[in-house]
Amino acid sequence: MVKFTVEEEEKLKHEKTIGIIGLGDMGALYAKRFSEAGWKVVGCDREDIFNTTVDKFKDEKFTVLKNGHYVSRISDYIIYSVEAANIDKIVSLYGPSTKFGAIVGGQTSCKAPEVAAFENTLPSDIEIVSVHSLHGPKVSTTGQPLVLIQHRASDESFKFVECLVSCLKSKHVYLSAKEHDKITADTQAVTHAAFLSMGVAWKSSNQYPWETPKWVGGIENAKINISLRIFSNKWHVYAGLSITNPSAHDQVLQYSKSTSELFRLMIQGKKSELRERLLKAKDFVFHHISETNDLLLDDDILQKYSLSKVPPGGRHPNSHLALLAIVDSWYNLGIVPYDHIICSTPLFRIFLGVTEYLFCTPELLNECIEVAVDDVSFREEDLEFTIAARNWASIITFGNFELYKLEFEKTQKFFQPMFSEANAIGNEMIKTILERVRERES
Ligand SMILES: NC(=O)C1=CN([C@@H]2O[C@H](COP(=O)(O)OP(=O)(O)OC[C@H]3O[C@@H](n4cnc5c(N)ncnc54)[C@H](OP(=O)(O)O)[C@@H]3O)[C@@H](O)[C@H]2O)C=CC1
Ligand SMILES: O=C(O)C(=O)Cc1ccc(O)cc1
Repeated sequence: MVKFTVEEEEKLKHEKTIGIIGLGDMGALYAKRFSEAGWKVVGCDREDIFNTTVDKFKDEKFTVLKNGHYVSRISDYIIYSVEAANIDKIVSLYGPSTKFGAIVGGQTSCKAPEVAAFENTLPSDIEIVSVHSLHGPKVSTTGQPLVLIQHRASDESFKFVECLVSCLKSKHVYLSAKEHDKITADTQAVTHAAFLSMGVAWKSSNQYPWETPKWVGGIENAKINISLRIFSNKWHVYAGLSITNPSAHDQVLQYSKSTSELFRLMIQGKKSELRERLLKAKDFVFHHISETNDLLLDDDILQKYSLSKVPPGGRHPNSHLALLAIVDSWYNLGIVPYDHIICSTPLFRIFLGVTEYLFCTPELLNECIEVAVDDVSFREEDLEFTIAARNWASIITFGNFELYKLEFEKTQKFFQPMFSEANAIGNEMIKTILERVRERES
């Protein structure tokens, strides 16, 4: 699509108003970046905290209005950046106040309910262009995937939205709502299910992994830092994107099934069956990667990102059930995760990177299979992991937001004291990994 000229863009900045409904982490990020780039931006959060919100953003270049009606009636492009579970309710509330001929979109992580809310509520003169930044609010937007969905809009309107979001310097990915939800079920929902289950397993066996000499080395650092990163965030983001996405249900269920089946083979001592099953899955997922290939990640790169206060001892071989199960479930679902890299989040790339490292380093995979069957030192954690994975799958497929919140917050509380340190180290780790991805791509 031909872009606007500099003069045309300046004219748009002069004429158009951008509205953001929901000034939480992502809404505030967008409002700041758009207004800093010279766009006229208005936004709102919940009406009952209007004064606090005005105060919070008093030094910013955008204007805080009282509620979504005030935002909707004057904005040419409105982004709903609210909790996924409430999208329908909030769009029904403010949708009828949308300015005639405006464009509306949302930032929620699952597009089926968002688009349905727009279609059910907005008059037909309103166009729909949705967005989804595939990263958290604390990650630099530059180079990260930004999904753009031209759901019900002219090319000219889509070009305007694309021109607006170009100030984020993200990598634009063009998808339909359906394609988006299918891919993100894998790159987000299942990735989160794995790390959520690790956190619950550590809590259930009452241990902080950085205090235990069993979890030493780069792969273990990645597991710990990412699990804590997820638990340091808001539960509704993870609950919303998995519960509201039907494709995520099948995938999270398969992840739990793969976990249970592999664990059963381990405790039954069925080593050759386990090996055969894993090698079949490996051939399907990693067939294009030769052992001499430059792998995305390796243990040495991640070695230094440890939360441990004592100098690390030697690496302790691990059964890596969480990593074995993801490859097994990709195989069973017929998913090649590399096809999803266009829609990948930093966490997914790390998950894929450490899994690729495990499966494509033959001595490591072999050691892992040997340990899984012959060494019982990880049995307790593997049992807790299996139970946790099944529990998350039940909660998600039953669509139980309250239970999700309860489980999430119990574990969140357990890890709370370590969050600031884990986030600082996790940020450094993610920066290193993203630099490596960029190097590899170039
Ligand atoms: N965090 C992330 O990493 C990412 C999140 N997303 C998605 O973006 C959306 C927003 O997420 P995030 O910013 O993290 O979440 P936040 O909870 O930080 O932001 C949502 C905001 O919307 C406010 N809100 C609730 N009801 C209304 C209302 N009626 N009118 C105006 N504002 C309202 C909330 O207020 P209150 O809290 O008081 O209810 C809150 O401040 C979610 O759907 C999430 O899935 C997408 C990409 C990344
Ligand atoms: O990278 C991740 O998976 C995160 O945890 C951050 C995140 C959360 C929700 C999104 O819709 C996109 C990114």
